[in-house]
Amino acid sequence: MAFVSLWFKTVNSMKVVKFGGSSVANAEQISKIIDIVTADADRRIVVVSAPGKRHGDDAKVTDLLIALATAVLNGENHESALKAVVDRYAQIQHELALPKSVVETIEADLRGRIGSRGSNDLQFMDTMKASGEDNNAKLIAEAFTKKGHPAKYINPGEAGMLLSDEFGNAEVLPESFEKLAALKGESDIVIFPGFFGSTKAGDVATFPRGGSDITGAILAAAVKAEVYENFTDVDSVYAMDPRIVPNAPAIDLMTYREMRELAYAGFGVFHDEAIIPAVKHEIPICIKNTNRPEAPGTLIVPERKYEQTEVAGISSADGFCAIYIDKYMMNREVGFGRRLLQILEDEEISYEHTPSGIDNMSIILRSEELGKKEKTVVERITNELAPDAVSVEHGLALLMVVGEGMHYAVGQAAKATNALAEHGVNIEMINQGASEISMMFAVKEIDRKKAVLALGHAFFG
Ligand SMILES: Nc1ncnc2c1ncn2[C@@H]1O[C@H](COP(=O)(O)OP(=O)(O)O)[C@@H](O)[C@H]1O
Ligand SMILES: N[C@@H](CC(=O)OP(=O)(O)O)C(=O)O
Repeated sequence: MAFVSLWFKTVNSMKVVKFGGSSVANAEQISKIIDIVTADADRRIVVVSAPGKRHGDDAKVTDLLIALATAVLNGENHESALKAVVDRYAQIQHELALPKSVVETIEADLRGRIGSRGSNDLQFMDTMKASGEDNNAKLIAEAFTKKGHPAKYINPGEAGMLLSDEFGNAEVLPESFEKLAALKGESDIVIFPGFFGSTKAGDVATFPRGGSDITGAILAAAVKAEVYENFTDVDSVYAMDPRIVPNAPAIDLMTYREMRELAYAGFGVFHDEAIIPAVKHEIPICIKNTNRPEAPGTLIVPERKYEQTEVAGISSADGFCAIYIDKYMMNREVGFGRRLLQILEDEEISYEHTPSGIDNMSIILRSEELGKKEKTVVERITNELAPDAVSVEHGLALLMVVGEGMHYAVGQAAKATNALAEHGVNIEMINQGASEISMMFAVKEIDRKKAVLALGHAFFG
């Protein structure tokens, strides 16, 4: 524990706390977050998501807003889609006994956003999506104040959360951090909506989906918080997705890079891009459960002690494809790889991995990245690189075995491949070595869960 407390050396005693959609999905959950925040005087800055799912087959408000915006963009009658959003807030308002005007204001806000739609559809979509967090933050600030805990809603754009104008996929601009540091001076509890900010031109822009985690990390870095507490609906980060492996071991302590690799390839519990602001300012991150705040959670820190060959977690994600290119004597053709990747750059396609051999090279990418450009890419590879064969395989899943101890990996790959073979999983591709701390396997999507269970059994027993 001495090592853990090292990372809690107090810069200033301020904690940034983020509550995900499941933690603010209804009045009961919002009451819990008020108790959690007010139980610790250091919890001064509170980032909230839009109301999430109340049960398994419920809809997230963000998805209801996307449906609403889509109806508007398609010129369809959007009244029932608008009602579905307003009703979610109305139920919360009613159960928290807040004034009815709260809901009227939200409905007026939504109609105002629809009415002021401009010519850029992506920007309109972001304005609508952002309203989920924005209206919830206003409602939650009222709920805190009503319970006797003065709280102040802060508008991200006005506070200096400046983002790039990549709508739906924005990134924070560096000057934001200095501006947002002023939040330290607020005397009331700050309620800050997650997921969006403002472009330099003053337009609303959102981070990628799940981006409220990113907002929290940026604020924690800006105010140099003692810790960034991220409250969700599980006690900790588990070594494998608990929906696949219900008895997966909990991870008490992990490093930033372990979390980033695992989050990037399937650990939906924390956004991979939320690690970066924390890394730069060495802010420890603690993942905790709103429904069991007394549980210690998972602490994510710059470094940790680890055993050789120790694996922290195994993540997996569907939705990948591979482009295979064969060309005899490829190894002697100077510039082949550059020309291949240039084709992807020209077509604005980002890729994940490029395992290669003497006479072949493959590119692994998300199927949605390739999308409708597949035909063009294959034609260009055929015409410009004159390969012996080029083919695309869809329906792949990636598995990542991640751990700081992986660079003592002698035997680790064999352990993994044996486990997969024993469970009848065919490995489509292996990539080991590019990252010191991970091993990647591509398998068919239908084998993904079986593969996670097989690897989990091999590495965790
Ligand atoms: N390795 C993992 N450890 C814990 N939870 C995980 C993991 N992988 C996926 N999850 C899922 O992430 C969920 C929490 O993330 P999310 O739904 O985004 O929550 P929030 O509503 O708090 O934003 C959990 O309920 C769990 O099903
Ligand atoms: N509400 C947004 C942003 C977000 O971070 O949500 P959550 O905390 O529920 O993952 C989304 O659904 O993408």
